[in-house]
Amino acid sequence: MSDAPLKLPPVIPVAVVENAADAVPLAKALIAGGLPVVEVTFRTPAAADAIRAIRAEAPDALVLAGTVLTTDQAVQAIEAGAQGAVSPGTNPEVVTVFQERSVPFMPGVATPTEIERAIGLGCKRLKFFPAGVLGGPAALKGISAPFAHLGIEYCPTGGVAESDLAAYHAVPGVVAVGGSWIATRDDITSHRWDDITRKAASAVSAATGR
Ligand SMILES: O=C[C@H](O)COP(=O)(O)O
Ligand SMILES: CC(=O)C(=O)O
Repeated sequence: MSDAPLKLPPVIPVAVVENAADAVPLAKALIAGGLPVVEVTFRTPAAADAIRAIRAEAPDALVLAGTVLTTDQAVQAIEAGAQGAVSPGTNPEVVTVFQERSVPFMPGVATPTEIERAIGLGCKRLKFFPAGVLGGPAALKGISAPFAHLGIEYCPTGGVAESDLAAYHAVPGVVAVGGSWIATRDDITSHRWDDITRKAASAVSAATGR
C-alpha cells in the first residue's frame, strides 16, 4: 500500500456484498475462521454501508475497500471507515486521494511498466491483478524481480485457488493473496456463514502451512 503498511493476514477474502445487512455476519464468519479481514468491493451500492457496519459492529476485522475506481468511491470508502483500499488498476487521482488522507492503498498492476509507474506515484504495495491469467506465481516472480531491491510488496489476486496459496507466498515480496472463493457472492446472499468460516480456516492453514 502506498502509505504506512497495514499488517495484513496472509489471505484477503474479496467480497461482493449485495445487502449491507450481510456485512457483519460475513465479517464475524471470517473472524471465526481465523481470518479477521475482508475486502468489500465497490461493485454494489451497498459497499460503503457494509464497510461502515463492519467497523461499528465487528471491530476486530480489518476492512479494506475494493474495486475503488473513482475519486468519489475513494472518498466514500474513507468516510465509511475503510482502513485500506485496493483497485484493479492504477488511477493516479485515486492514489492521490488515499495519500492525502494517509489511508493505505494498493493499486493494481500487471506489467513492469505499471510497477514502475506505481512506484513513481509513491506506492510500495501493489495488487498483482489478475494474477492467474498473468501466469500465476512464476509470472509474478519474474515481473517483480527487477524491483526487489526497492522493497516493493505484492498482493496477487484474481484467479487464485486455495491450492495456489503456498506458491504465491513463496514469491519474494508477497505479503497477502486475495480471492473471492472464501466468501462468494452466493455464499453471502445465501447466508452460508459456516461454510465461509470453514473456508477461511482452510485458507489460513494452506497459506501458513499450519
Ligand atoms: O479482486 C477481485 C477479484 O475479483 C477476485 O478474483 P477471483 O474472483 O478470481 O478470486
Ligand atoms: C479486482 C480488484 O483489484 C478489485 O476489485 O479491487
